[in-house]
Amino acid sequence: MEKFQESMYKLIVETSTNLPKDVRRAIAKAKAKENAGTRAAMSLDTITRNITMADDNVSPICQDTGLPTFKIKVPVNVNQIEMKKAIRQAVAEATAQTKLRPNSVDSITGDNSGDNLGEGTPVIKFEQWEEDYVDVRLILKGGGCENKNIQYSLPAELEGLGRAGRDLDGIRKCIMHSVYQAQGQGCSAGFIGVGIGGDRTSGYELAKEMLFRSADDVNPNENLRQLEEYVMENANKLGIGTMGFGGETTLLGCKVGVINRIPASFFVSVAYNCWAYRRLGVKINPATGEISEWLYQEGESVDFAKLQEEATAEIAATEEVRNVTLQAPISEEEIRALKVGDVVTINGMMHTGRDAIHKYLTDHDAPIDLNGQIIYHCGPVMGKDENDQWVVKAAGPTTSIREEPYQGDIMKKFGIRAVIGKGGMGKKTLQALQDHGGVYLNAIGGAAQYYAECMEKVEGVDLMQFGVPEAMWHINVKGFTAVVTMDSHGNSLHQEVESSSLERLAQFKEPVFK
Ligand SMILES: O=C(O)C[C@H](O)C(=O)O
Ligand code: SF4
Repeated sequence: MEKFQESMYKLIVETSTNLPKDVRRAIAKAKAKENAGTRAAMSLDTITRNITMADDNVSPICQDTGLPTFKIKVPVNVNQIEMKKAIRQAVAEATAQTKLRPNSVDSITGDNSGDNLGEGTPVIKFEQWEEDYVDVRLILKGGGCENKNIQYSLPAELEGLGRAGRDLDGIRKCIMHSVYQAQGQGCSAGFIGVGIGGDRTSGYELAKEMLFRSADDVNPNENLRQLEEYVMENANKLGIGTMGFGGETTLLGCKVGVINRIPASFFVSVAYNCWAYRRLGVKINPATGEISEWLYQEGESVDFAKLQEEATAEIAATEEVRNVTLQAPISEEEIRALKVGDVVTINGMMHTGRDAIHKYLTDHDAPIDLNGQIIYHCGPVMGKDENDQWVVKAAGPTTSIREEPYQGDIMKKFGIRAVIGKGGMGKKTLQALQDHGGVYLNAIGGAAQYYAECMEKVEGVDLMQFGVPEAMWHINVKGFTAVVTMDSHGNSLHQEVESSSLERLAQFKEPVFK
C-alpha cells in the first residue's frame, strides 16, 4: 500500500477541482432550459465558466471544502489504521497546497487547526467487503448546503402542504417541502439525497449515502423510482431557480433510499447538496495502493467552454439589464439610485467579513475605517506567491442570512454602504438598508474561481486570530459583478421568490400516492 497516500492526494485534488461528468450533464441540461438573458441563465453561465476555470487552474471549484468525508470498502486483511494515517496526511498536504481550505475549527475556542485535521475531521468510514479491491469515495459537501439539510418526523404539519402522514404521500410532501425551505441559500440548483426510516442518525446517514449514487441512475425500487421522478418534475415548478433568482431549474437530482424504522418513529431525512456537487471515487489495488480505476466516469462529458460561446452570443442579443459601476467609498446618493435587478460592477477595495467578524464588530472597533465601504461575506482560500505575498486562490460568497442578527446594526455603526453575499438577508437588514441607505448584492455562490480571478491584489489582512476563512482580508478587485437583490427602497427579490414559491408549493397539497 505504499502508493496509497499519493492516490488519496490525487483523489482529493480531483474531487475539489474537477466536477464529475454526471453532475456536469445535469447542469448542462438545466442551462438548456433557461431562457437567454434571464438572471437564471446568466448565473448558470457564471457557474459553468467557473467549472471550466477550476478545471484549467486545478483550483477549488468552491472555496468551501466542507467536511471531507471518505467512505471506504476494504477486503479483509487490509490495514485500516495505516489507511487512516495516509488519508490524514494527504488531507494536510492538499490543504498546504491550497487545494482545500483549512476548514477544521475547534467548536469551543474557534481555533482553526490550519490543516483540516482535528477531532472528528476528516470523516473516515470503513466497511469490509468480499471484493478483492479497495473502493474509496470522497465527498466535499459545503457548509451552506449542509445547513439546509432537514429532518421530518411524521406525522407533521407542513407549511403550504398541510398534513403529511406516515405513508408514501407524506414522504412526498416532506421532500417537496425540503426543496422549498432551502430556497437559494444552499446554492441552488441542488441535488438531494433522501433517507426514509431509521433513527435520526441512520436516517441522515442514508440520505448522505444517496449522494454517492450517480446522478442519472434509476432506482430499482419501483415506488421510489416513481417518487424520484415525481419530485424531479414538480420541484422544478417551484420557480426558485438558480441561486434563488427564479427560473426553470431548482433541483438537479433526487435520490431516495429506504431502511426499516421502529414503530414509534418515522423520519424522512434530506441531505441538500449545492450545484458544486464534489464527489468522486477510485478503485485501489490493495497490494500497491495505486488507483486502478476512477469512478463516476460513465457517459458523455460536457464541454462547457463550447456551450459558453453559444450562450454569450444569445445573451448579448436579449440582455436589457442596467449595469452600474461602483467604487468605494460609495455615497448614500449612489446607493439610493440602485434598484433590485441592477447588475453592479465593482472596482477598487472590498473587505471580507463573515461569522466571526460580524460578532466581533458588534462590540469592538473596526480595524480600518469602513465608512462608505463594501463588506464581502466570504471565507477565501489563500496562498502565498514566490515573494511571500498573499494571493486569493478561491473566493466565492458565503450564505449571508447567518449575519442577519448583526448586519443592520453594523452597517449603521460603521457607515458600510454595501454588503455582498449570497442567498439574501431578512427583514431586519432590509429595514436597515432603507433607513441607512445601503444595498445587498448577490454574488453567485460557488463561483470561487470566477471571483478569485478579479481579485487583483491583497492589500492586507486583520483579525487573523480567527483563521484564514474568518479573517478580514482587504482586497483590491477589478470587474467584480453581482446583482442587486435587496435595495434601499424596501424591495427584496428573496422575499418575492419566497412568497411566490410558497404559493406554488400549495398546488402540491392534494394526495398523489395513495
Ligand atoms: O463557507 C463558505 O465559504 C460558504 C458556505 O459553504 C456557504 O454556502 O455558506
Ligand atoms: S458556497 Fe455554495 S457552492 Fe460553495 S459549498 Fe457553500 S453551498 Fe456549496
